[in-house]
Amino acid sequence: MDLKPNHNSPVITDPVPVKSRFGLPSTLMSYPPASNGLNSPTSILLNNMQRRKNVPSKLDELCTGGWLEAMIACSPPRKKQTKDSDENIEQYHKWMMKYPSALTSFEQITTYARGKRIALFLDYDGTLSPIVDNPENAIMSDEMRISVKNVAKYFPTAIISGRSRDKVFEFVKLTELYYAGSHGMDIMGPVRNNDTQGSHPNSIRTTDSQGKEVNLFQPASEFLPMIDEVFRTLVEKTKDIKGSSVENNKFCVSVHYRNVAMEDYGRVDQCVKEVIANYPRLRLTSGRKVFEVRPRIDWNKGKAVEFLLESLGLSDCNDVLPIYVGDDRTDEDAFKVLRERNCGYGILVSSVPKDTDAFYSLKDPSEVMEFLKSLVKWKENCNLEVKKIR
Ligand SMILES: O=P(O)(O)OC[C@H]1O[C@H](O[C@H]2O[C@H](CO)[C@@H](O)[C@H](O)[C@H]2O)[C@H](O)[C@@H](O)[C@@H]1O
Repeated sequence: MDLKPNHNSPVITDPVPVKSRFGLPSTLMSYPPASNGLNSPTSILLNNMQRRKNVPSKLDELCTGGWLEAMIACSPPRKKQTKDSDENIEQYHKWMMKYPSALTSFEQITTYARGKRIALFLDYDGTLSPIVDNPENAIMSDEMRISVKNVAKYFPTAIISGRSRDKVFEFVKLTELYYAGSHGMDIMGPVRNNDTQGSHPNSIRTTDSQGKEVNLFQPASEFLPMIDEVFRTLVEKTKDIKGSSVENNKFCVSVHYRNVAMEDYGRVDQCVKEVIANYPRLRLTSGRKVFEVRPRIDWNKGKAVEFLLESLGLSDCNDVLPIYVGDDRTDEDAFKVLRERNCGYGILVSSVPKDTDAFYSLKDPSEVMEFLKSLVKWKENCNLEVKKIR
């Protein structure tokens, strides 16, 4: 199901603030004042922000211009990695002091969550499934699926992915979740009785595969033909670069170089730049050994989190604790939104030090699974306590 391109779409040019362009409720854009609580998201964040300045970020380099250099720097030769491993471990432990494990800080998190509803936002690749060479093989384990299913019984849960919404649903296969594909540019969320979003040009009410009424929000619908064209051009242009692959994520295109020899990185870089030069309405971002070509609109995973919180009736920070778990640069938009709202926790999945706006960290998808299981256990204990009191 797609929205028809809307040529009067308000989401094409960047300068106009999203609030006025979308006509979304003002709560979407308002940020509550900072709390004075010692363990509040803000106090932890302020500490983190002061400390994080020391952590160099290869990904930041990508954004400031040195694309090719950063591609190479992100791929150190194996020999060097081994030699540096003790040093790397030490650096990681130092970094962990700034971004503590969400597992060892679990009590702190749940103390803050008491009396609030947790809303869970989960990235897919590198968070629910381990990073693998072939994107088609990024399968989620059954144990992880059961963990996500269980957590969704207690907390509203959404998957927010760079993949197309259909693709990520194919991997996750859980109908009880909400899904936002294409970095949040394709959201299938709930319909609220009193909402006006269903009548927005970028949003329609429809039914999902189960026949349930849902709200489909596609702020970049008019870019579909352009994205298709760019996808085909990139496939053609990169066809001779061994190991490269191009993935159509519906409202964005991924150009993968994970399996490309380092000496060919420059060719990938050049192809992508040449193609995108013809499309001023598209922009380039980067992920884990991937370039992402996307519409130049003011929309990202952070906006998608706000949109979903609003749609779910969960935008009141006094009652709700959003938790976002992700591993990639595009997840930083969501971490940032939680920081700016002074509401909720970002959890970065990483086994190496990274510059981040998250509060906590988890090493890899297996720790993510452990965290989800802990949330379920905690909630069940809370429910038992409530029963005993009654
Ligand atoms: O937002 P996400 O769900 O994390 O999606 C981001 C990109 O993830 C996928 O690529 C990454 O994972 C692949 C499989 O492990 C890996 O081969 C690749 O190197 C990673 O960049 C996906 O294929 C992309 O389309 C997404 O944009």
